[in-house]
Amino acid sequence: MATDKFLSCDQQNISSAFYSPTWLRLRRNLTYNILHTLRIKSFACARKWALDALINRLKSHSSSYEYHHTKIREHIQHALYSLFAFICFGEKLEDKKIQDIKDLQRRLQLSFDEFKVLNLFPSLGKFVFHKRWEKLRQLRQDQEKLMVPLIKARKENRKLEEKEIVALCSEFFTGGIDTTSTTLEWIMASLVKHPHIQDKLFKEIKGVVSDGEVEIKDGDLRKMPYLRAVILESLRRHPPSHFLIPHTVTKNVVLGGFLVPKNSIVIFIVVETGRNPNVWENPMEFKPERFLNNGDFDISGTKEIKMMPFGVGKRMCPAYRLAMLHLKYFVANLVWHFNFNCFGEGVDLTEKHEFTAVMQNPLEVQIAPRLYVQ
Ligand code: HEM
Repeated sequence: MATDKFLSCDQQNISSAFYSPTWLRLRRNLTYNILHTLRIKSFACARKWALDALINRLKSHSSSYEYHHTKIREHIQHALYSLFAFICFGEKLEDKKIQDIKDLQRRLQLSFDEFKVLNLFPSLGKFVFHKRWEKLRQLRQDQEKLMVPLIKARKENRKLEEKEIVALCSEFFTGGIDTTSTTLEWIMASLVKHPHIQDKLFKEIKGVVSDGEVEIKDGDLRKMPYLRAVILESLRRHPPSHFLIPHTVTKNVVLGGFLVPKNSIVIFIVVETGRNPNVWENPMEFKPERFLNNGDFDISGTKEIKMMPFGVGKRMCPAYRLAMLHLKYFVANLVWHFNFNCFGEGVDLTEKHEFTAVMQNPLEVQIAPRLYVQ
């Protein structure tokens, strides 16, 4: 599919129920600006804080040299909520506050399907689907109650209205956490299912990092092509979003001989693109090596579109670089600190659709600390 077909599309998402098209355009620019600043600031200390919390939680499930088992989804999610709360509010929040934010965001995200209809006819939908509109409004009020005090504490440096900042924070929590934590769980599942790949990754890390190092930082991550290949292969094989946000065609487009009329809604199927046997050899096989012989694989789809876990074109995920950094950081540090093994009957790759496409049976692992780190 040619990229220009993407360029003639625009997105429709739940925020349209709240905001005018002008504000939505502004919000996109704001998100870009904030993400640009984030990349520059890098938030290394936020990442380290979240990683420490994750490692401590996992350590409590593994004593010195013995194996213990745990489901890792809960721990990964907690770490990512800690990281994003730090990014949004600029401080290390206590566990209870992080749990409150998580509970609220989960309630919101798991109700998204119910709210989609409001977006189809924004002004009429509020009356016709009054109860759903009230539920959505209540959730936003709960968000404001929880986040405004945190924002007030930081407000002196910012020029936006508090309610606008709540919307942006919500955008970050909603867009950034489930996608990243689900991807992390799938990556760890593949590393547990294929111990030789975990070993190869560990060897790569060991070749770059000195023994006894407690944290692998950005500079080192850039020297690990196999790590990047593992992450890309997981995003191809298990993209957390199976579909893009619905797009609207802004002009008549002929695609494969069919006319897609202006204003029709188009759903792009991400998962099929990455598993297309005409493009990928043995697509269901987990084989990071396919990304090693590929030069610097272009995930943004600028030159060609072979997969699109972050979307493609002008509406692609504005945070894909930040997301790749988070994924590399957590995977490398986890594998550096612990050996992850299969627990019970093996890794079940069945998918289930929640807000993202998660593992139907959460990954349960045996973990043991590696000897290289104290
Ligand atoms: C593995 C991690 C991630 C994946 C796979 C992912 C994937 C996506 C996809 C597929 C879209 C829709 C693109 C389209 O419809 O064309 C999207 C949009 C978006 N993502 Fe991400 N994302 C990830 C991480 C993040 C993070 C960390 C943030 C924020 C910090 C974020 C913020 C957003 C926002 C704000 C949008 C909506 C953009 C718009 O309205 O145009 N995402 N993402």
